[in-house]
Amino acid sequence: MPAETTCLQVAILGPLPRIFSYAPPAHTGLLPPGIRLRVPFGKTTRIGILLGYGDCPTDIRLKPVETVLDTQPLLPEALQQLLHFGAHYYHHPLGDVWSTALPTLLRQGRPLPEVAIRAYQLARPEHLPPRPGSRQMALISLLSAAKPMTEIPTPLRSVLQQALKKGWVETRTLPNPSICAQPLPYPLNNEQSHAIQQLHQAQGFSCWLLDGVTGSGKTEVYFETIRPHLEAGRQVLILVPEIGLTPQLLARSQARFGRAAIATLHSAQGDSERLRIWTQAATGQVQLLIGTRSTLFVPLPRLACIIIDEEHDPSFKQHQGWHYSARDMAIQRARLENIPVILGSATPSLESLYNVQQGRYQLLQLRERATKASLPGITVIPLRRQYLQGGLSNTLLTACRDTLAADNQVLLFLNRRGYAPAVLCHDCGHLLQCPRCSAAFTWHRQQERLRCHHCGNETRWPADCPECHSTALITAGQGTEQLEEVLRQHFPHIPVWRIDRDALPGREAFANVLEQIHLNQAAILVGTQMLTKGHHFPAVTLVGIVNTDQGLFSADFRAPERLLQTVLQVGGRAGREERPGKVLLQTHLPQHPLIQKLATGDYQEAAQWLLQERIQAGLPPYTALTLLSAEAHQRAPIQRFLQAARHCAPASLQVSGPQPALLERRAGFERAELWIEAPTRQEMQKALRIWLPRCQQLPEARKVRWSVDVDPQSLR
Ligand SMILES: Nc1ncnc2c1ncn2[C@@H]1O[C@H](COP(=O)(O)OP(=O)(O)OP(=O)(O)O)[C@@H](O)[C@H]1O
Ligand SMILES: [Zn+2]
Repeated sequence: MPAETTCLQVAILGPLPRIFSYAPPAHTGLLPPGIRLRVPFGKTTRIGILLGYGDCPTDIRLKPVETVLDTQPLLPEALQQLLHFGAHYYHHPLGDVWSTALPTLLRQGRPLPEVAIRAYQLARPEHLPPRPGSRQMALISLLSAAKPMTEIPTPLRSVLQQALKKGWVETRTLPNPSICAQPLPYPLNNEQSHAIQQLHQAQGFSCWLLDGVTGSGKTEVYFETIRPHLEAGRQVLILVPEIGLTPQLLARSQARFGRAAIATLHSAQGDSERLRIWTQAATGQVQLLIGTRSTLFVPLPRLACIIIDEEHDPSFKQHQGWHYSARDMAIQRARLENIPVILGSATPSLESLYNVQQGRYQLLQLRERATKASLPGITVIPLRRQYLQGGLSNTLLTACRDTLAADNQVLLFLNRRGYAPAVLCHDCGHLLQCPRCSAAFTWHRQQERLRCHHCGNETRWPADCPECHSTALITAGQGTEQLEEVLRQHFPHIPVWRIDRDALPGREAFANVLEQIHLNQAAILVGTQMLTKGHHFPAVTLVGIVNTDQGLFSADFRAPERLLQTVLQVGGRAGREERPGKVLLQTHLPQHPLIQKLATGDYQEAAQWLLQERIQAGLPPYTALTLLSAEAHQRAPIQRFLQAARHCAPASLQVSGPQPALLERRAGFERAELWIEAPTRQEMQKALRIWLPRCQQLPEARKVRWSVDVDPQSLR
């Protein structure tokens, strides 16, 4: 097609629902898809991604592209395809998908940084200065050593700059460092060897579920599986659900594979650092990349394998903007790159277990702890009529005392930050609620603030009850802050470490506390889910689940699955080395079937039971689910939009609602949703593709903010 009749198709970075056309800039040849362009947009300019060429509408004069920002596509073909798939599957604007996938600075139009490894060496002797000064002499003697040097001490940097200009020092680009593995510190056991053997045979795309009990040495299986890839100069990507886990895995990886060529990527890093690591990965300098969710979109030209650790974790699903599942997208990436992907967990998601049953994933099991330690026994403490202090029964307190007396550590799990989750009036029962949300205020005593955990709104403790003006305001229930206080009173000579986002806001603070814990002296760890994941605490022998019942009454159908996973994961921190561990579950409902399943500690059996329940209720993974959510300041426009949307839904979808969201009001917005079910994901996709454009056309759609969540992971 002659160039005059073609136009450029551009996805503007950001949540714009359509693709835009521009005239090609003058004097450029054929531009490759995947490069960034700066384009005029309204009164300003925006950055967009070139998707390809299209036919130019002859009646419209298209604006020309302002600047071409790249010569090469930012992402390789397979990753571009992955983003297209992600936009298509989750019904989200492609420009926003690209925007999520790119590092901030690239999104803002910055050029790719120079990351080649430079080394300095002396030029031939005849180029050296005839009468070098003292600092020049120092540089000459430093560089006279045989090897080119990459690091020049700061005092000599200015001389170096001069020398480079004058030409008596030259630069050289060094080849990328490569990985050299340390030998294994211990022999692998049979289950580990078997798993590794199978994984080494994997060729092309295949999906593996490594289902190994807590402490079974899954990390060692990952390492042995990827070792040959790394030694051959190929790349591996490991995704973890939370940034708290990256330093730990980084340290273990470095101990095994050395410091060169390993990097982590997570949201706590600055933009420049992130871009540098991104570029190093894209140029092959980083061979082992460990990161959270969006690390999935980093280009890795020699990618050999993807690992998703703690695959059951809901944090792999993004809850804002583009609602993608990094786990599911990782599987898609592996398919596009034709490589194996390993999902690891001690408590695999019901979806993954179902996919094993369907023959889509291959199962590898590790049933025993690698250290030969036995799994901790689980004992239920019925709370009815028991005297409680700060939510702790005498039985649990006594167990704590015994554990500490034996110089071991105790871990108490309570998934509630703050001092108390509610404040109410003792006279009239009025509950202090966030005015912007349908939720109670949490009392944070240290900061002396009532805080809403949903919108961040905060206020002081009021002088009296806003309803009846009584001054008898009291707290109800316990949070970690209160638990910490009660424990300090009970055990004044023992360190109590509170581990939650309030006590340890930064990554560094968390790392410092972890260091203290690893001194392995008698101590109590009190924490939220920050404590549950993947940590190895050798001295913890007692785990107490303070409020098990919290997870039994949620309206979210996944709550039982999450409870089961959380309890077994937290419990799995107990007795991981020589000293045997135990888990105590406090509950008011010892007869509840889920509590009984929990008490057996058998995840597989409990998970199969939950899967049966899902079949009977017609819920995922046996059906496909999508949520269409809408919010607005008033209820009426939401109702009108959702009713109208429901009205135009294809018959193949089963639509229920509108119903209020789990949190009916958040940050001043009323919220409601439609539940959309279809027998399979394929049928869901087919129907959504017909239906969502219709919803977009509805006049009611313009009066609300609405979004689609395909395969929702949690109701909120
Ligand atoms: N073959 C082995 N022999 C002895 N010790 C081992 C062996 N394999 C792993 N270990 C040790 O067992 C402990 C637990 O291993 P690892 O952390 O890999 O388990 P995991 O399965 O990832 O646990 P979790 O799911 O609970 O995080 C570690 O201290 C590890 O060094
Ligand atoms: Zn609020």
